[in-house]
Amino acid sequence: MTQIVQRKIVVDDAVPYAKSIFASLGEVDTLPGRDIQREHLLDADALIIRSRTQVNEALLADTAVKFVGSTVVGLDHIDQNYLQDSNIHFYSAQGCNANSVAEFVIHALVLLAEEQGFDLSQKTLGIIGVGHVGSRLEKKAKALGMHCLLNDPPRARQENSNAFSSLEETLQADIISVHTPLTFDGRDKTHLLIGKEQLASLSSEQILVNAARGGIVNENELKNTQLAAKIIDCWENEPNIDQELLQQSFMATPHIAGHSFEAKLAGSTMVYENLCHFWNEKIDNNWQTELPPRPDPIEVVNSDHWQSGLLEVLQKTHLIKNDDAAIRENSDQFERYRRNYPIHREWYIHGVKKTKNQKLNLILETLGFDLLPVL
Ligand SMILES: NC(=O)c1ccc[n+]([C@@H]2O[C@H](COP(=O)([O-])OP(=O)(O)OC[C@H]3O[C@@H](n4cnc5c(N)ncnc54)[C@H](O)[C@@H]3O)[C@@H](O)[C@H]2O)c1
Ligand SMILES: O=C(O)[C@H](O)[C@H](O)COP(=O)(O)O
Repeated sequence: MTQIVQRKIVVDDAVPYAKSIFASLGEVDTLPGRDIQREHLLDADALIIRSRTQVNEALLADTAVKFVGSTVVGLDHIDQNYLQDSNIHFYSAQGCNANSVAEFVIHALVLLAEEQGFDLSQKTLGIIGVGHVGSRLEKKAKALGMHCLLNDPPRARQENSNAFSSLEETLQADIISVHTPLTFDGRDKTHLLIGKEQLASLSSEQILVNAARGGIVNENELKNTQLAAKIIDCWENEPNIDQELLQQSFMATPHIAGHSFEAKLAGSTMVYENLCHFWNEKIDNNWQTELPPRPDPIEVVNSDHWQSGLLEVLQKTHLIKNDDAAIRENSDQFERYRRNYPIHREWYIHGVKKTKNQKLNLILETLGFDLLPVL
């Protein structure tokens, strides 16, 4: 008689629907990502993580793990050389949260523009790192009428394209948004890419956004740089973030730019499907019946100006200020808040009733909202 051996999968408990999604493949153990230790993995066949588990020899040596799946994008916590040398299959859900981050940046900028009284369509946006996130951000910024400067030396070389600007040129944009990975070596290393010299070249009229990783921008230098606004979602030494920078920032959020419901779900399902493929198992989507329904349609009260009308819509999808308030008074809440992050849905999930402002309607449609006829 053949004995059926139940496979064991250890999953970060911040992966939504972990038990429902992975149950068809074996026994699912969930643990906080930061607490996953080698002893939990001795008899585990697969490990599914987000960004809080350091994946390296110390974690995996002499365990049964043959598959590591990351439901997020950043790779700076993964020793990929070790995985390859140890013949452990690695998959990460590249692109899963790109739209979420692009929406976060646009939302923060629309809020800033309304509060500081400027028109985003009159501003240039410099995007450093034009991959999944950066290219989605470019598309959305163009929908608002912004002119974009793009900096991505690896792409510029590969594509032999003149669509890209140098870092120096890009740093002259009114608003600069960083979307590179955090890397420590190689020709394109990004650790401290925006350092003393680069920050010194900025004027007090400019705005800087970092929703990529702490350590790409030199925080010590940034604290001493006068800017029109700093929008920081990713920090050095998370969760023990710099209090002075936190207080200086127009928007200070606990690394949640990629935390939309759709992004988390996409990360989980992409890894699940890769694991099914790895184990040669059938994909089972029954768990999807548990998903929450579509939110009620949004009605715009004041659509006189496209930018204030847009902010009204964005605030009806999600109150980004709550993400800032969650840590502004007490940054000890950093990890707790992001682990219990309220559900917010991406723009394409929301219906918006057509407004009287044709320009606003066009922008909403280009940003991905489902424009509904007014009956
Ligand atoms: N705040 C969040 O919640 C959140 C969510 C998703 C991703 N991220 C971070 O954002 C990063 C980018 O995400 P992505 O999905 O767009 O990744 P991606 O790999 O698709 O794009 C990164 C781009 O940066 C470019 N690049 C690399 N080195 C560069 C350099 N020195 N200068 C300029 N460009 C450079 C690459 O060529 C690539 O096009 C991730 O690595 C991750 O660390 C943060
Ligand atoms: O790298 C990424 O994909 C993001 O930074 C992601 O949002 C981080 O995920 P978490 O810290 O929630 O595990």
